[in-house]
Amino acid sequence: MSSAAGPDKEYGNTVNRETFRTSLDFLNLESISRSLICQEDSTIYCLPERAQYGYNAFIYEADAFAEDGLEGSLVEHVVKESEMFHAKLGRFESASERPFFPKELPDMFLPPNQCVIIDVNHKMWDVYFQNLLPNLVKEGSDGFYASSAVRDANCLLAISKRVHTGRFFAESKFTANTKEYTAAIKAQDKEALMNLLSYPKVEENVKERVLMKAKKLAEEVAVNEESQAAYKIYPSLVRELYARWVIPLTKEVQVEYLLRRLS
Ligand SMILES: O=C(O)C(=O)C[C@]1(C(=O)O)C=C[C@@H](O)C=C1
Repeated sequence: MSSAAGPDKEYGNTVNRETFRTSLDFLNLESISRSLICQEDSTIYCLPERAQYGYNAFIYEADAFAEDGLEGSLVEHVVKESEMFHAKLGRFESASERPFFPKELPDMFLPPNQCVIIDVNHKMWDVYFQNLLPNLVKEGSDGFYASSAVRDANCLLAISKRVHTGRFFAESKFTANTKEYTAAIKAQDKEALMNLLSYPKVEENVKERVLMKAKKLAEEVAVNEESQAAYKIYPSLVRELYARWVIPLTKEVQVEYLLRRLS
């Protein structure tokens, strides 16, 4: 199952001169964690919304609308257009809000060029379309193209925001333990940074919490036998999504940010 060309790649891991600071940087780990728990709900709820519809391969075909002068797939179009609108509202001024298609946005809507921006959206795009979606939806088409494409865009946005919040965790951890982090950053020691910023017990709690939330949601939506079958795998899928992709990518954002923290 392919997802057409995918997001712009050149934007990832931009290194710039100064550190981009926002009020969130000065929040402590506890308040950033609370924000993460709120975001969990959007991540968990957007998935069954997409699962209502079939795979609908048509919405991922790169040249499906070429005759109408539209480049890329329907899904890409939905993401690009919504990013254009969100950019006008200033969404991408936050370091945890990364566009998938920055090249489509006028420069004036991108953050000033003096910040450390970490961006793993191109990886997230592949994870979503290659690993998650095929396990989430039924094969085949049901004709709900626009609905499916909009739900895809919602899922991408929710997961991307969660992962890029890692940048704020990293800043907070650095501030709380500047000496040790500075030594690892100066040595550009990725492994040491990864060890410093990882809390295995917290990760276990996150995985158990999302599993519980997803189980509860699955019970609530599975009203008949057919939907019970459809939602059976959903809780473990959510747990796996967090264990294999969401938490590791959140940590990758932290390491990449810290490596550039003193530049
Ligand atoms: O809670 C933190 O400290 C985070 O950085 C978030 C997070 C996560 O992605 O859930 C990532 C790394 C830690 O090992 C624990 C949890």
